[in-house]
Amino acid sequence: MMLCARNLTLAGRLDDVSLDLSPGQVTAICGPNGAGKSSLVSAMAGVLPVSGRLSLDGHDLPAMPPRERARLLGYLPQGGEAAWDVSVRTLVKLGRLPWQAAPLHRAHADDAQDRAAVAQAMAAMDLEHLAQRPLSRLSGGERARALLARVLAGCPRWVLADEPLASLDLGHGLRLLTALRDQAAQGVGVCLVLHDLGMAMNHADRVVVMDRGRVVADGPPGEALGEEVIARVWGVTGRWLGPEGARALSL
Ligand SMILES: Nc1ncnc2c1ncn2[C@@H]1O[C@H](COP(=O)(O)OP(=O)(O)OP(=O)(O)O)[C@@H](O)[C@H]1O
Repeated sequence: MMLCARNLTLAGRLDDVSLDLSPGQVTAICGPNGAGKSSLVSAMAGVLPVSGRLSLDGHDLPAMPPRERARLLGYLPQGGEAAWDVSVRTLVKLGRLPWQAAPLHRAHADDAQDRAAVAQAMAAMDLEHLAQRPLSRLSGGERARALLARVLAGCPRWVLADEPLASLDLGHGLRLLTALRDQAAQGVGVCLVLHDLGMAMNHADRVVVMDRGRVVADGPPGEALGEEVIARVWGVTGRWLGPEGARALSL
């Protein structure tokens, strides 16, 4: 299920961005502050109206019924907030809404598939011990994990996440990337905004570098995050040290 963006444009934010994203891969979107990363991901999620075309497997995304789109695309916005102070388990269950039958058929709503998806998402994000905890009594990183678990519980074909690592500690950050890599291995398309260039270098299959609303580099991490790209786009002189898969940027 290819996710294709054509000529996405929004004044001051996106400048004619075209991108074909393949499922079964982790694509990282990197770039300095204000480069247009969030704008691009929220446009692809159908949340930010822009000009241009967006399609999923050749089907026009904006024309798709909202429930169908919600089943296919899971989106985690930057610094996401939950609207209500519910428990972690209730929040994660909300991720199943696009799959639940109309109210008349509620008897089928909480079926085995829903329960399995919720349990799997909670385990992937290490949330079982917090299942009954209200969101208002979680740390920032715990809340971020719960919000991502809600997205995963929906079993979308595409996961679009804007800075999912922002408030996670090292262990939970790696766990999240591992969970998303597992999803990609099962054929899910994963597209993440990442500020940590080391994480993008070591864990993404493809990196798209944005600057001033445009795509300025795109390819395997070793190429798209080459030292001269980092110097040009971030204005920082750095050297990649260490073996492939465990590289660190020395500044
Ligand atoms: N709601 C908005 N209205 C108008 N302009 C906006 C809005 N949000 C962001 N912008 C502008 O659009 C450009 C791209 O912003 P965007 O949030 O997409 O960048 P980003 O790469 O995600 O940045 P960051 O790393 O800081 O999160 C920036 O110049 C920003 O000032």
